[in-house]
Parts: sequence; C-alpha cells; structure tokens
Amino acid sequence: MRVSISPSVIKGAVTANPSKSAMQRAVAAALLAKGKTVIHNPGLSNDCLAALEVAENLGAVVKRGEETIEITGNGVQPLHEEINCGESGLGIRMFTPVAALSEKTITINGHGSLVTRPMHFFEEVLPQLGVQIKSRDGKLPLEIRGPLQANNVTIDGSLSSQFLTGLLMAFGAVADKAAITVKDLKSKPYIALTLQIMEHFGVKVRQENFEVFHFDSKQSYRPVEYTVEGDWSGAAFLLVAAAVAGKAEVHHLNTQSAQSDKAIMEALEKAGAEILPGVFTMIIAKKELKPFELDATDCPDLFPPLVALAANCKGVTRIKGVSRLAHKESDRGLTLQQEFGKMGIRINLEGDDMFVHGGTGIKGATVHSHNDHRIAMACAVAALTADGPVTVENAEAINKSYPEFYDHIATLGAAVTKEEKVQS
Ligand SMILES: O=C(O)C1=C[C@@H](OP(=O)(O)O)[C@@H](O)[C@H](O)C1
Ligand SMILES: C=C(OP(=O)(O)O)C(=O)O
Repeated sequence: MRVSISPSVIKGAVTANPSKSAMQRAVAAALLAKGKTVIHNPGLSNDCLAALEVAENLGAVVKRGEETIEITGNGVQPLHEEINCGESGLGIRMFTPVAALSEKTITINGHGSLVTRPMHFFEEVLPQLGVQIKSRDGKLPLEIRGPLQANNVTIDGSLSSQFLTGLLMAFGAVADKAAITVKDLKSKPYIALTLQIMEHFGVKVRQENFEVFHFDSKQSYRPVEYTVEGDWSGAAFLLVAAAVAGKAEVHHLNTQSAQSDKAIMEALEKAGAEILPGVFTMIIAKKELKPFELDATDCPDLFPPLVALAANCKGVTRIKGVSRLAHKESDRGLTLQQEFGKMGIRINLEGDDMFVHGGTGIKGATVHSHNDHRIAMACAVAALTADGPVTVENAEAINKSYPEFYDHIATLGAAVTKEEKVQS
C-alpha cells in the first residue's frame, strides 16, 4: 500500500492505541495463569495478534469479544510442534523461554524482519537452564526442548532487554529460589514494565539496581482483570505531529507508566513545544522549536519520532544511542538517514550519536518504510510540514504496532490518501 500525506494543520483529539508491549506481556502471563484472565482495551496490532495465536498454540483458550479478550490459561501445554511469532522481536524473545517450560520439542519461527534478527543469546543461555536448542546460525528457526529449570544464571543485557523479559516471565512460573544476574542491561524501563505486569498477575521479583533479579520462593501467576495502557511509543508520533503542525490532545496516556517512551515528553519540553495541563491526556501545541540533546539508549523506539521532531527544529539536534538501532525491524539509524535524506534532511551518524540538521526545509518526496512501522510513521509526520506531499511506499508496515495510525492522524486533520495495491 502507498499512502500520501500532504502538508496539513493538526487539530483535534484522539485516544492512544493500546500498548503492544503491555498487551504481549499480559497475554504471556495469562497463558501461564491457571484460570480466566480478562484483558480490557486489548491491542489488535499484528504483534498482539501473533501473541494471542502463540498463547493458543501453547494451550490457552482465547475468546475474542467486542471490547475484551478472555484468555483461559492452564500452563504451557503445546498443541502443535511449531509456533510462529510473526514479526515480533518481543514475542519470540519472550515466548521462547516460556515455551521451553514444556518438555516437548518445539520449533519457533517467525517471518519478515524477524528472520534476520539475532537470537544467538538463547544458544548461550538456554543450555545452562537445561534446555536443548538448535538454530540456523543464531537466527530463526529455533528448535528447543525443555523443560526449563530456573537455575541461577548470569546473562548479557546489552543487545536487548527482551531476552531478560522472557527469562523473568518463565522463571516466574517455576523458580523456587533462583537469581538472574544481568550485565550491561539496556532498555531498563522495559524490564520495569515486565516486573509491573508480573506483579499484577501475582508474581513478585525482588530486584537490586536492575542487575540482580531474585525469585525468593515458588509463586504462580494468577488469572486477573487487566487493562492495557495507552501506548506512548505510538502516541509519540501524534504528539510530535502536534508540536510541529498545530495542536492535539491524546487521551489515555499515563505519565506514571513504566513505558520508556513517555520520555518523548522530555524531548518535547527541551525542543520548546507547548505542553498544556491534562489528566491522562497530553495536550501539545506548536511553538518555535529549537534543537535539543537526548540520550535515547533506553528508549530506542523514540528515534523515529525524535527525528521527525528534530527535522522541524532550527539547528542541529543530537540524539545518543544509535547503536541500539541496528537490529530493529530495519537498521533504523541508516533507514532514517536514507529516507529523511530523500526529504532533504541531513542526518549524520557518528559512533553512538545521531545529528539531525533541522530547520532546512522538508521536501515532498517518495519514501519507503523498509517494512519498518516506525519509519513509515516518522515519514508521515515529517510530511505535515513538507513543501509538498510525501508518499510512503510499503506503508502497511504500521500494522505491526499501530494499525489505526493513518486514521488517527487523519482525525487530527492530516490530509491522508491511501492507495491500495490492485490485485491482478
Ligand atoms: O520489551 C519490549 O516491549 C520492547 C523492548 C525494546 O527492545 P530492546 O530491549 O531490544 O531495546 C523495544 O525496542 C521494543 O520495541 C519493545
Ligand atoms: C523494535 C520493535 O519491536 P520488537 O523488537 O518487539 O519487534 C518496535 O516496536 O519498534
């Protein structure tokens, strides 16, 4: 699908989409809880749908209602020899240790960008937990055979926090007395979100400085009612759209959330956007914007909206943490440089820093998402202040995290034209 966005003024209100990070964790916890969990405000993005399918294939009964999803869990009882995590990095890294709780041999697969993302972590760590594993050179498909034993283990957290999320979730179901020690953990707030959701489902982990995670006694996940939070990662694009092109209210955003991407507010403040008071609502308005500095090492998904913001700030913005972007849905440092380059915005990558030369004028252009949802959304937001329409090719990439995105920006006043591919 191609989507064209013409320069527009932003005005209005929308409700943030449900967080896929929170939803996928809740689905995993519900699978592990014996009994019926009810998920309110469920996410329906591709990553969330993949998580629901994995939970079903691992033995949960999933009932989809209009406004809620009921998941009846009974521990991990695989129905098939293969599970497919779609394109979700969190999905595969979280469900692999969870699936390994079973003693059956299971193949874990995915598609799209996921097949090239690194999984060698599991080959280093799972054998120490009694799990046999085979992979294709540290990539998918993985073949595992448990059952996972929750032994004391030391892991490297520098590539991704998602592996630790998976171990924590799995340990929560079986650990008696065990500790996970992690070196050089990145994306720490995502682990805070994992611990918060585990606790909501009745499993407490005692952590020291995000370095050691203790399981002090045997616990079990309890079925609960759970409401999925609004997604700061997706909302960041709408808030930036308001800051550069008008004014908008985004509802259902909690400033006390554990989500790392609430750090978008820090960037908006530094850039000089107007931030108006609201309760569970962010109200942002356009003002003269200045370049800013931000360390996005622990909130890597903010790079794309931050670049769209920085393109509108007169001067050079410096964002730290580029090395965290190499193994996302695309190599995001490079894809941002390439696609914003087509719109006339110069981006330099120097070591771990990204420098965005903003305020030089955004040009209408045809850009490509590289099958990366956040690249598509960043280009769409940049279009709002371009000198002509921006056409995003492979625009359906947004379905991974935020299928409502183009409708939401259109509700806020963006001129959006969707061109579906005619099937021959
Ligand atoms: O746990 C999560 O929900 C996520 C963790 C982050 O990954 P890393 O820990 O690899 O940075 C983030 O980029 C990803 O989109 C979602
Ligand atoms: C990198 C992302 O997700 P994941 O790693 O879960 O595929 C993302 O949503 O930007």
